[in-house]
Amino acid sequence: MNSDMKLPQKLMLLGSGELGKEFVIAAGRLGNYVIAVDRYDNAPAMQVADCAEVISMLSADDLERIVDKYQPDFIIPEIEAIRTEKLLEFEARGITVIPTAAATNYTMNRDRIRELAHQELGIRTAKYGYASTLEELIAISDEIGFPNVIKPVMSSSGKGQSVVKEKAEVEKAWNYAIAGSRGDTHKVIVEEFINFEIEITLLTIKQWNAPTIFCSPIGHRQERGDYQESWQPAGISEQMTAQAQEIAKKVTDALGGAGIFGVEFFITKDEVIFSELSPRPHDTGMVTLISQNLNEFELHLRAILGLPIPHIEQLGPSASAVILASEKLDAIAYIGVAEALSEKDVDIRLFGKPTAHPYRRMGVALAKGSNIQQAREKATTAASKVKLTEESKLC
Ligand SMILES: Nc1ncnc2c1ncn2[C@@H]1O[C@H](COP(=O)(O)OP(=O)(O)OP(=O)(O)O)[C@@H](O)[C@H]1O
Ligand SMILES: NCC(=O)N[C@@H]1O[C@H](COP(=O)([O-])[O-])[C@@H](O)[C@H]1O
Ligand SMILES: [Mg+2]
Repeated sequence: MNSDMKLPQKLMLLGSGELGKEFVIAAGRLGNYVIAVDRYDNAPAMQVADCAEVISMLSADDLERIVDKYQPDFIIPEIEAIRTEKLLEFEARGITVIPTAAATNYTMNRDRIRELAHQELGIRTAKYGYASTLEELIAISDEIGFPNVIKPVMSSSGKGQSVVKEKAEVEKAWNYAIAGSRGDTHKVIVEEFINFEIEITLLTIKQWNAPTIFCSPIGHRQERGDYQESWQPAGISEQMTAQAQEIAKKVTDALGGAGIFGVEFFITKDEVIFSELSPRPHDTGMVTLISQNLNEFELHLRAILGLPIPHIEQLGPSASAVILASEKLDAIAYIGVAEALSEKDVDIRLFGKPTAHPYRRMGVALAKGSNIQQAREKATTAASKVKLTEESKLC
């Protein structure tokens, strides 16, 4: 990759949620041209991009049509559910796919990246197995033992995921996994339940012409398999951090390319256990919108464009807490924002998703504090002040 690339570049973003929106803002600040793509109109990133396209990203024909129309320099996936075979084709035609087309193919489903990490690279993961029918799931659950965690191989943000305490619950978990599975696969993964002390995301920045660098680990708390709060620094030992960095480097080297990766680990009393990774900014990494001199979106952009990252500064104890919808709404207004912002060192992002349904992530509160506990309390309190209400459509 040319280390003095001319700007602007034409970037096609596949997936236009909250993570894409902040990425588009970072890209736009350096004058780049962004085409935001998603399955529905007026998605968050579309609101700040130069152009928008609504397509099925699982359709090879739809992808072909828009790539042909815009001829982007870069294709930047923002979600997993993409017809990744098509990305291999685009890459072969000279378009740069981030981090690489093969990497998006590896990480689209949980099974391929798990095989790469565990079988090929010998990295410690939770014990696991797969099933494609209820009978197979019952058998493999018995083998892994209880409690275990059952997830569709293709899903994210905890969709279709359950913790199963005993055999009698397996059928319910199977039905839930199939209902929550994205795309056209009906395969599920069963994992040993890891009783971790803390789980972390290690944001890992892989560069074209410079060494891999890391952000300070981010601690997080999840419910229903979905992120609720995150904080940085995570407060884990230097030795555990070094172990996580070594594993993250190994996996991201095997995937290749450039960009930021959110590498997830379970930290037990004496082990660092690899869980999964996103070859793109991570939801728990939204804390970097307040906690670092360069946030994860700016880092992703710089890594993609081969721009230098001379220094990543952690700005002190910081936290994020999500603002979730509690009901179905077709047009949304927010109340309580003024109260949320009345506290020092608190900020709010509202993503502008056009509709809401229970547990949909609609915004995030960000805070700095004199210690992690205070930062978490400030972020959680601010998030709780913001409420959704039905609004007549603005336009
Ligand atoms: N084997 C496990 N043992 C204990 N907890 C687990 C296990 N697998 C998942 N979890 C819990 O569920 C959360 C979500 O799991 P995972 O990251 O695999 O799902 P996901 O749907 O890919 O989420 P995301 O897209 O938000 O990263 C984890 O962060 C963790 O809190
Ligand atoms: N854990 C992955 C993650 O956080 N992805 C983020 O959520 C959006 C989808 O939101 P939606 O389901 O509310 O449309 C994605 O587009 C991405 O920004
Ligand atoms: Mg995860």
